[in-house]
Amino acid sequence: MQPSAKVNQRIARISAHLCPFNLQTDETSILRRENCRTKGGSSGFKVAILGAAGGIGQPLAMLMKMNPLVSVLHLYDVVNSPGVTADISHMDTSAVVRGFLGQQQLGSALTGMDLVIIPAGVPRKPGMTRDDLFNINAGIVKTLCEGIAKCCPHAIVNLISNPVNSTVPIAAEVFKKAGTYDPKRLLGVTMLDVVRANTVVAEVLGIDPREVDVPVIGGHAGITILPLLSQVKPPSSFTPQEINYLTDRIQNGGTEVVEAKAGAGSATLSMAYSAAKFADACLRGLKGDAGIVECAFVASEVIELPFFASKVRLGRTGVEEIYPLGPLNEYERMGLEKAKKELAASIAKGISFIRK
Ligand SMILES: NC(=O)c1ccc[n+]([C@@H]2O[C@H](COP(=O)([O-])OP(=O)(O)OC[C@H]3O[C@@H](n4cnc5c(N)ncnc54)[C@H](O)[C@@H]3O)[C@@H](O)[C@H]2O)c1
Ligand SMILES: O=C(O)C[C@H](O)C(=O)O
Repeated sequence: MQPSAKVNQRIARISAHLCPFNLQTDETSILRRENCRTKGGSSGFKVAILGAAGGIGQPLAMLMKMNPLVSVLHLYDVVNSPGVTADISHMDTSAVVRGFLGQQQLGSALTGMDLVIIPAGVPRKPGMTRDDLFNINAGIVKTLCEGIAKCCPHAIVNLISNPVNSTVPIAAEVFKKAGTYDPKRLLGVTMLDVVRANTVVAEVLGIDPREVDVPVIGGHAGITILPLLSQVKPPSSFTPQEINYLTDRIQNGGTEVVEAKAGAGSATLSMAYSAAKFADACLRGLKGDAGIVECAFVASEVIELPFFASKVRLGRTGVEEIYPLGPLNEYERMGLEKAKKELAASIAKGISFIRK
């Protein structure tokens, strides 16, 4: 007996759904699911992850697929994105997942996105600084940002690729060159420093890390990472030994993981967690939620450097307010002076990579 036309249609739809990487076949299924969601009233945001098949990219893709604010999730990489996409697409959460492989698909990956998260690039090995990654990652970030300027110039960009102190200025220069630069929409992700700081401070205080909030300012490399322990919430005091111990753990948390992984990369899982937390804050800001405040490395006038990490308020247009640093103690003022020199050099290196 021949199956009816209706059964054939259902089989075609199911086959399309089983093939999430094939854009042609999958288009109907995706449109149908997007329409469904529109009818249900929750449209959600479109998010792309560039470098989605990497150590950070994969768990980050999983966490973003679990975020109810995400309606469409684009996973782009130069390798292995079909497998990651097929895998993630089986999760029974509402975001529609599409995969994109190789530079010829970068434009399709980016078109229409509200938020682009970039963990693409090489990670450190023991003995390397983040700046040692500049030669490879600067070019990767440049290419990806050129794509963003062309295909989704109004998207919020969360930049994770190291060295963040230089890659954010690179991105800004690419956007300026393209005439699309909006400093409110470009954010270097320093959330992992805050996450680490909350964890180690909670350990010392003997309380739940979820109750702790440590502002971390400056940048994202060694001495440029400046935890403001005098502004910890809940208000707490630390001995000089505790301050030295905590500052060292927070500034060298990345190196601690690189050494423990012994050549197999740097922080991926705690970074994916931090990136997902930060992206969620950006999406809640875009949605119009009030009082969303996080630390990020942004174009700033809080000190004399053109970029600086500090507390920012996130809203419908991205960074809507940058908070002043607040009162610093003598230890923190000295730390800031030391950090400024390195930060200035890293920022200048990023800018001249594009202006050269
Ligand atoms: N901001 C932070 O706090 C923080 C924390 C941890 C790691 N990082 C940085 O994040 C980056 C990624 O780390 P990882 O552990 O995921 O590395 P990884 O090597 O595991 O993954 C990187 C991914 O990027 C992809 N990639 C390379 N070139 C690309 C291109 N041109 N376009 C798209 N994708 C490309 C690779 O194929 C790979 O899948 C590194 O630079 C690392 O230093 C930053
Ligand atoms: O340390 C690294 O190289 C990766 C990342 O910047 C981190 O802080 O873990």
